[in-house]
Amino acid sequence: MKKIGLTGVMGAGKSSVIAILKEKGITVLDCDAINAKLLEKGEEGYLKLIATFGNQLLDEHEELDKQLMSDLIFKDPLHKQQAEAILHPLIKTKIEQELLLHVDEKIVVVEVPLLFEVGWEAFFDAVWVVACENSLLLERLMKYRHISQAEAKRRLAHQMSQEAKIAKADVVLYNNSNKENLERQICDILKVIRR
Ligand SMILES: CC(C)(COP(=O)(O)OP(=O)(O)OC[C@H]1O[C@@H](n2cnc3c(N)ncnc32)[C@H](O)[C@@H]1O)[C@@H](O)C(=O)NCCC(=O)NCCS
Ligand SMILES: Nc1ncnc2c1ncn2[C@@H]1O[C@H](COP(=O)(O)OP(=O)(O)OP(=O)(O)O)[C@@H](O)[C@H]1O
Repeated sequence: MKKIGLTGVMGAGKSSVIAILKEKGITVLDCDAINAKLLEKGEEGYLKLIATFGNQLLDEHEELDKQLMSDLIFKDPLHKQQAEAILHPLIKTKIEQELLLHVDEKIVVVEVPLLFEVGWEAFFDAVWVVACENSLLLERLMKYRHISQAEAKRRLAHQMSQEAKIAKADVVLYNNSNKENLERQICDILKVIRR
């Protein structure tokens, strides 16, 4: 099994690449989804976060409030570091467990939005970066995510730049055109891997 790490900044097109990979029958694991599961009431991530940060992150149903957690971690670098130190090892263990279920498959792709930021390069056989022109990225974030340009820039500032990610990539998928163009690039790289 070849383990491919798929990354790229918010809005670059990871979901679009994943949709194409899934159409081709390739298994894709999703770190944000794994994290979301860990944050559910009573789960390991939830319990550890509450032990560190107390009840300030909970809503009236004692569920973890994502907005409160975003405010906590994105406004204070120390809190971000503490939350990541709790969640990242848990996410990695879950990925390792899920990968074991797919060892017979030729390729498994793992979507890790913060792959370089958390230093998971060595875990993968190759890292693919999805990228698009910065002006197009802001346009898409404003249009489809309904956030202002200032908010998009603020969120992107918490991630490594596209230029830095491209420099570290084994493969770059450029999402500056349409789905057909992206699919062609994916087919080309899959051909090389399957050879
Ligand atoms: C902040 C939280 C509660 C927001 O949850 P929400 O459901 O609104 O968003 P979701 O988890 O789908 O993340 C959306 C995007 O936010 C960005 N993001 C998430 N966590 C971080 C982080 N620690 N640093 C920078 N960007 C981040 C990523 O681009 C991610 O794809 C959640 O993302 C979280 O618990 N983050 C900390 C864990 C983490 O680092 N996850 C990323 C694993 S690679
Ligand atoms: N080639 C394209 N042409 C037009 N719109 C696109 C294209 N690729 C992606 N988009 C749109 O841009 C937005 C961001 O794309 P996508 O959701 O694939 O990014 P992402 O990297 O998964 O983002 P996130 O990390 O925030 O989940 C989506 O609303 C998507 O429909």
